[in-house]
Amino acid sequence: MQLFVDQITVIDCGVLDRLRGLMGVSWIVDLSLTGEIDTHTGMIVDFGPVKTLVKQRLDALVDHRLLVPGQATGLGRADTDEGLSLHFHDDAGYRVDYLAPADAVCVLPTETIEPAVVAALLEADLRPRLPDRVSGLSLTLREEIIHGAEYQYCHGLAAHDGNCQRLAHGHRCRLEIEVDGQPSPTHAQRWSRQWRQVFLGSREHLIGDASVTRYRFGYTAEQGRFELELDARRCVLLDGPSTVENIARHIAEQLKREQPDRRFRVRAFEGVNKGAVAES
Ligand SMILES: Nc1nc2c(c(=O)[nH]1)N=C([C@H](O)[C@H](O)COP(=O)(O)OP(=O)(O)OP(=O)(O)O)CN2
Repeated sequence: MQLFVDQITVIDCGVLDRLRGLMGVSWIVDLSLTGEIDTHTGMIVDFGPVKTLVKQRLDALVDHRLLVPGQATGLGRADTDEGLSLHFHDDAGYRVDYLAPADAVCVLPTETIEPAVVAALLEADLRPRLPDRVSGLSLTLREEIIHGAEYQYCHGLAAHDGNCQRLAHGHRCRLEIEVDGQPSPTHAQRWSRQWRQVFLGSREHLIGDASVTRYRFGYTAEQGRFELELDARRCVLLDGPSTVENIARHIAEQLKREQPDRRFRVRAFEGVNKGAVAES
């Protein structure tokens, strides 16, 4: 007999990817369990505690972390007094440098980070924690199907009191834009192309002598010191924290500057099924 829980949670994290460098992803997680029915309760296991356990472990192990391919040739890493220091060269020649508390990173013993590899890691962690009645467990990590425009980014919210303060976590999101009350896929697709895979940094977190070609962002948050340096062409600078409210507002204001006579409504998502609306 099988039990399933579709979309038990969403993993929002950063990934160091050979082809795309620093990448933000949102993976929807589906759970499937096998086991025998208990004749007394009529259940294999109660959904409630299983959902709590799975979400807790996924949050602890991978959610809002930067997932790092530990066997990638382009990777260098060192433990320092301030945390884990990473250097990553992707195949296009771009370099990312990241300093963060060890808990903000998850290094996997692989050359690339694939959803199936992450699922296998999580399954191995969860199996011994489940009641004996459960004989099998499987997780599927999948991307949301987005028919229209989407954008993908990494960021960190220094003032967030949870794991969103981690500077290199990310999301993959829908984007909807209306112009004068009508959906405009053309406008949305333009932003989608511009923000295919970007780092959204707050101007106030730029540190050091930022050259024109590389930006370095840094702050000390509740969990420790975070610093990220990457190619300026892969960054967008925002005024204020890179919350989804400010992202929607940034897009709406930029559109208004370009076409002052038109009315815009921007519906920006942060990961799956949540976001903000800004009008200009
Ligand atoms: N009003 C806002 N609240 C939060 C924002 C935001 O932009 N505006 N952003 C964040 C973080 O960036 C975070 O990455 C959001 O991820 P989320 O999965 O929602 O956070 P949780 O893990 O706490 O939620 P779960 O339901 O447990 O997945 C936070 N808040």
